[in-house]
Amino acid sequence: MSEPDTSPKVQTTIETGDEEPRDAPLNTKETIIETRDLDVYYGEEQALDDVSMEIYEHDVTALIGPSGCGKSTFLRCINRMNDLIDSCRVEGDVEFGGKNVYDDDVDPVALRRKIGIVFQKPNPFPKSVRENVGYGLKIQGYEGDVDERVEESLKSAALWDEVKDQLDSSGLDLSGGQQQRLCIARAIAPDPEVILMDEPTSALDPVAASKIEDLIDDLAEQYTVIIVTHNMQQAARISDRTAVFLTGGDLVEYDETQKIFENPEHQRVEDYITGKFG
Ligand SMILES: Nc1ncnc2c1ncn2[C@@H]1O[C@H](COP(=O)(O)OP(=O)(O)OP(=O)(O)O)[C@@H](O)[C@H]1O
Repeated sequence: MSEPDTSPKVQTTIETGDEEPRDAPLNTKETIIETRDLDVYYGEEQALDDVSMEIYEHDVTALIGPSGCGKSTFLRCINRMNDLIDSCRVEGDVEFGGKNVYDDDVDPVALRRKIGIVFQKPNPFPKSVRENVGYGLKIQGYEGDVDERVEESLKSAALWDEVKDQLDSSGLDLSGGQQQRLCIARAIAPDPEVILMDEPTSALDPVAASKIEDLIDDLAEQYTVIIVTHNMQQAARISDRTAVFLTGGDLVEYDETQKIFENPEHQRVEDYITGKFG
């Protein structure tokens, strides 16, 4: 696997029409998450094999690879969502801000406020728009003004203008794309540092998906975004770095997105990207 290179920030455009490079040069970014020798098993089956990788603050990092190669497993290790799967066993380190998230003194619920997650299928609670965003804050005993935070979160999720007059209507009455942005607002509300996204646009129509892509670009100004996607054009359009996992839970290559898509080091990665398999 290659180390992140120190060349000046390059534009991450690959046949996408995206014309604006991100502001910060990649080589000035700090590590926010680091995995070391990460192995994950479900019972006897190994899903991730010795994955060591650094994720950088304010990057959009795309995880790509064929079905079953361990992308979602990797994502779920970062905020310990895998704790909820009985057969799952994690070995190795996952550091967030220099602290192993699997240490005994880490509270996974508090961790998930700092590292939020958005799933493939929008999953709002059967509650009002306002409660979808504010409910978690109330549970955690948020001391600020909940309504203000709800508004800020909905604005950050590019949903406020569409829902500001229906805050007390059910979140389930929104369109699929709006529901997904509502889930993003819910993840934003506790003021996370990282947002994990597991194929967040694959259940949406192209217009709704495109809105989420634009939003991800904006979110990276404030947060670090790690996204699993099956859509290679999407990875190319929206990410700064791309990690390619292949069969057996192997992280085969991880580099700046442009390098991965234009000049990968590994033949297997090139074959995957050019559609020869997967
Ligand atoms: N809850 C689970 N219980 C048992 N095995 C699981 C579980 N979740 C995933 N696995 C297995 O772990 C391996 C990696 O799965 P994972 O979902 O992480 O891959 P993926 O790359 O995200 O796949 P996809 O692109 O299809 O979503 C697969 O072999 C899968 O069958």
